[in-house]
Amino acid sequence: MHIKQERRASGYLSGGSGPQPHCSPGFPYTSNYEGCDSLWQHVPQGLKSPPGPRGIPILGNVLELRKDPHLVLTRLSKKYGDVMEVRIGTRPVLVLSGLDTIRQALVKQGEDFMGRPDLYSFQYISNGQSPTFSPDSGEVWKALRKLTQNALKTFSSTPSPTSSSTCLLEEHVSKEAEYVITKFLQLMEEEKRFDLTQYLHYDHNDQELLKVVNFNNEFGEDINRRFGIFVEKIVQEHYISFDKGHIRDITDSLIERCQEKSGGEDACIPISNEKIIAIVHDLFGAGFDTVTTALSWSLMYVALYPDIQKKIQDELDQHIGRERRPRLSDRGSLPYTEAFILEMFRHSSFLPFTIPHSTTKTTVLNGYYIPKGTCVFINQWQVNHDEKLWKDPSAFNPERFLNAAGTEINRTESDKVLIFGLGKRRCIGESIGRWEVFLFLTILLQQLEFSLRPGEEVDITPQYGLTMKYKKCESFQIKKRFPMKSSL
Ligand code: HEM
Repeated sequence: MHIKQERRASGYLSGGSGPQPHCSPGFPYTSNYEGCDSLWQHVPQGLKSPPGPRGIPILGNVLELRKDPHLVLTRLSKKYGDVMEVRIGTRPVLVLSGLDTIRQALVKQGEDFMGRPDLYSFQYISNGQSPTFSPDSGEVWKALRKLTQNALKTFSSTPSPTSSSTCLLEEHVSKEAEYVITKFLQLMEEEKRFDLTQYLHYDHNDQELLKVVNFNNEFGEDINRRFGIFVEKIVQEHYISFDKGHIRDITDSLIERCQEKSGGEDACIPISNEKIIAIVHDLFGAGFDTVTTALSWSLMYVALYPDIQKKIQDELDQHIGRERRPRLSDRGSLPYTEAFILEMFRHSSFLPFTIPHSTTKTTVLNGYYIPKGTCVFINQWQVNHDEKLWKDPSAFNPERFLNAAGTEINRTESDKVLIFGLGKRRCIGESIGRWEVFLFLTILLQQLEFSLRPGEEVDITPQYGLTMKYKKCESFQIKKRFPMKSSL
């Protein structure tokens, strides 16, 4: 097997990502580019404008950022520093690197940096109603975020009424993982090899969803319209069949929260049907592709590194055995598996940037003057590959997260991995996302051994998309680890 890896463009910055952000009329400032535009802006005495590469008129730095923007911006940050400015078209964009600087901005000065820019492509998402992408970061947005967080909490803590699973989340993921195992085995029987990413999606019976998923690398008007129609239908169906005593999923738990007219802390916000649709749209969009991508990277890494796969399986055999399925409650006793998942997040950095932020007021960061309304990119990839933070960052090495005895996660190290963002806009599905990846992966690895067909070249170059994926790979093979009972 040969591994090939080149770096490719992804995300909001690359040329092909649908409509480009445009410069909103009356954008409040034009920036100081090593002196070239300094006449446009008054920077208070004692402060500086962020440095950055000189762009060409109209296009700014777009040409150099078309390919591998996360790598180009990482390289530029070595020259210009953690706070730098580039131009995408005529729009100045602040690019933040370095964990300390990013923590300073998103956590310590969190209120200043929690806005979302008014980007052209964002207006198509949920007709501009999306709490994630709309420029509003005021009281209504805060209330919606809280409401959504509570609904997610309900989903991951409500006991499952119909099965032995500890909660709805465990029930959903376990069912899904069992389906995937059966599908993988069937494909292996028929084809002797397969492309696993196609089968990692949720609810396989839903053809409409699958149609959407197949288009999901696009970020244009059409995909958002179609996705919107799909989500609207799901929400309507949930309203019709809603039963307060039988919460089935996140959509039900959102409806429940909104119907709580008295007492509850979210009770005073009037929530329209349209808003619920927008929230569900956000959750689907943000939660679906991310977890699937995390799983496909995990399975690629275990197939590429059989020794690492074996260590995870030894740990599973030792702590869980083969008589029962892994459960969420096992997570604390599987440190090597946990270290592997952290290393998968760090090494792949499949979300190289967070969703773009913007400043809610004029502020100062590391001595640089940042006007209100500045668009901000957070380079998560740079943090996860920073030589100042990591020994040999390009090596895939789960052990870097373990203590010397290999029995515990070193929290100082794990806290350095940046994949869910930080501060006021930090991913609200982080816990659910981590739990889902853990449970899905352990259920799969308990029963199956993954490998790649010998002699075939595997290209793990991240491909363009909102999340970075490797190229289609049809070389996956699996083997049952032991004869399985019909139900574990
Ligand atoms: C491995 C899985 C996941 C990863 C790596 C991930 C990562 C991220 C990142 C980087 C952001 C942007 C943070 C920022 O702008 O600073 C984000 C936002 C968000 N994520 Fe996730 N996410 C994951 C799973 C999920 C899941 C499962 C859900 C829902 C159930 C979810 C819901 C959201 C929402 C609603 C936002 C927008 C938050 C806001 O704007 O206030 N995510 N996520």
